[in-house]
Amino acid sequence: MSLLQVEDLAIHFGGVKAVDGVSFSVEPGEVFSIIGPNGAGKSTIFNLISRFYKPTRGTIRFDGQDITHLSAHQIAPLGIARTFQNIELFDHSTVLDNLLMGRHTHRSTNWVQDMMFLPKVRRAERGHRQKVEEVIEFLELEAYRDKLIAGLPYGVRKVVEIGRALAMGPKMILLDEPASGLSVEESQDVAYWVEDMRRDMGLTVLMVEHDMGLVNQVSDRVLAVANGEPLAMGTPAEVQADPQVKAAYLGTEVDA
Ligand SMILES: Nc1ncnc2c1ncn2[C@@H]1O[C@H](COP(=O)(O)OP(=O)(O)OP(=O)(O)O)[C@@H](O)[C@H]1O
Repeated sequence: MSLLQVEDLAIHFGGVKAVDGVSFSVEPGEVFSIIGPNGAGKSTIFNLISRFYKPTRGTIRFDGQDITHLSAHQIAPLGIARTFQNIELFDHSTVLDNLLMGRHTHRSTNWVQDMMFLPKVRRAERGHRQKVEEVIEFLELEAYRDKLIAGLPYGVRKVVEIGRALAMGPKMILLDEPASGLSVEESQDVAYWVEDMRRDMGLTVLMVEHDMGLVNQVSDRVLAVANGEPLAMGTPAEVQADPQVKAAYLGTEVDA
């Protein structure tokens, strides 16, 4: 069974059809990328899946459950985590604290138990720390653990943002342009991490990305969209060979 099933998804902002008639499924353990020119509707598809936007039409099913009408805070505990195109971290907190905040979806204690620091709270806290330390090791963030986000280079902040999503322990991670603004070397690191997320963590990855080198390297399948509508779906090579995709990218580099 597919982990994510999106059917006939649409959202219209006044007269703008930001997304219209988009359907696709993502299989467990798959790396699935959405590509398209600027303003094609890619981030809007992410905002619909992560429930920041309400669709005008269509359904979204995750892990066998209809999530179309759930709120954003209800879907994180189901196992969907995301990153944002414009990094959304707490600038005046440390890397460690930002990653621990990613664990909040797993809180099973209440504030009275927290105040009394009961054994259940201590156990939960230890579990959260352990998960966060695993993420720090996985993303090689040891040197930055106690540093404030505000003082970190852009590339490191992007990695911390991925870390915050991973700390949630999701089944599926949504990466919104993980390579934007990164150097070639840093983008290559992202490619390795995406491959490791799938292999070592068993994660399913849904990615929006302009960097076709990264898309080609890590994606099993690609969906190309333009003007909110689906153009083609298939392997990276199939999609790039599609005449409609070529036309939509006229003047834009598709071949990496
Ligand atoms: N909240 C909103 N209100 C009105 N229009 C919106 C809103 N969000 C997105 N749009 C419009 O929907 C269209 C798709 O935007 P979207 O940001 O999803 O494109 P994108 O493919 O992610 O582009 P980029 O690659 O530049 O990030 C654009 O025309 C945009 O102006």
